[in-house]
Amino acid sequence: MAITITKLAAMKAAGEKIATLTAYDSSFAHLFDDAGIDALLIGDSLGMVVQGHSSTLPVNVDDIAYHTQAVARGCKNALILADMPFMSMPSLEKTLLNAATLMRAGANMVKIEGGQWLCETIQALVERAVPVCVHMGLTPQSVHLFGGYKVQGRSAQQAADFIAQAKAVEKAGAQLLVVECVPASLGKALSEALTIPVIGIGAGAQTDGQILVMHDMLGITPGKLPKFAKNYMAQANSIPDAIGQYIQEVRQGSFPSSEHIFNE
Ligand SMILES: Nc1nc(=O)c2c([nH]1)NC[C@@H]1CN(c3ccc(C(=O)N[C@@H](CCC(=O)O)C(=O)O)cc3)CN21
Ligand SMILES: CC(C)C(=O)C(=O)O
Ligand SMILES: [Mg+2]
Repeated sequence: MAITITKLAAMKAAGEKIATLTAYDSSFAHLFDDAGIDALLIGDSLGMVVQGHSSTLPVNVDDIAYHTQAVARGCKNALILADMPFMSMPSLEKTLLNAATLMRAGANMVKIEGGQWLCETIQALVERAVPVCVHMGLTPQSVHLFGGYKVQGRSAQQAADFIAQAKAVEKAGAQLLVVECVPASLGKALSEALTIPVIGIGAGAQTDGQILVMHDMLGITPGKLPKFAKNYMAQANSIPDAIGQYIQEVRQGSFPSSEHIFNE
């Protein structure tokens, strides 16, 4: 049965972990979907793992729309999320038109990087029937502002600030939160503070679900993997086997284990 945002909220309420991955093409989307993945994200990480850039900044809306169409064709059940890429929200009007492009390409929800400042945007999107996921913590489009891909929310003050901002975006109408590269304690606190599901990547084991970049999970990312990623091909003898193990470990709560977690 097709997975909806209502189903993800019910999974959180029932204490069932949500297993998600990125996907960029139809063949992998089909494999992930068959394995029972809950949601697939057409991430702007495609700029790095598909296009070969060293950041996500070169990705544009048409790139995400193209890959969203491909993923949607391969996918029967998973909820499809599409990233709004760098500078796709320069004004409210352009934000709405860009979100419409991604929804028409097959997305069920758009993901936007930021915090409290997004509240007006979230409200405008939701009023026009575009479901919104907010991405907080290490937001890769801000890599030049942060001075690198660094763990965020390490101080008590930053952690409290993230929680306040997350509550504000939930109140504005966001229905899902992705939190990236924060101490495990903050991932847990965010999941407890919010009613909407919180999907973590490098945010510890106590979020409502997990996401990984598919290339990291399959061990085909060039160079060093981020600390939070796990290569499931190291213990599998086929790609479907690796996908199945990832989903099973997320559902059981055994991924991420301590070596894939940041502490304060
Ligand atoms: N292959 C891939 N995987 C990802 O998870 C990913 C992308 N690409 N591209 C877009 C962003 C960039 N991301 C990244 C990239 C590097 C680190 C990283 O190296 N982090 C350090 C933490 C350093 C610290 O302790 O502050 C690490 O050791 O993992 C984290 C997130 C996450 N996203
Ligand atoms: C890493 C995930 C959350 C993402 O935003 C992406 O793949 O672009
Ligand atoms: Mg992204």
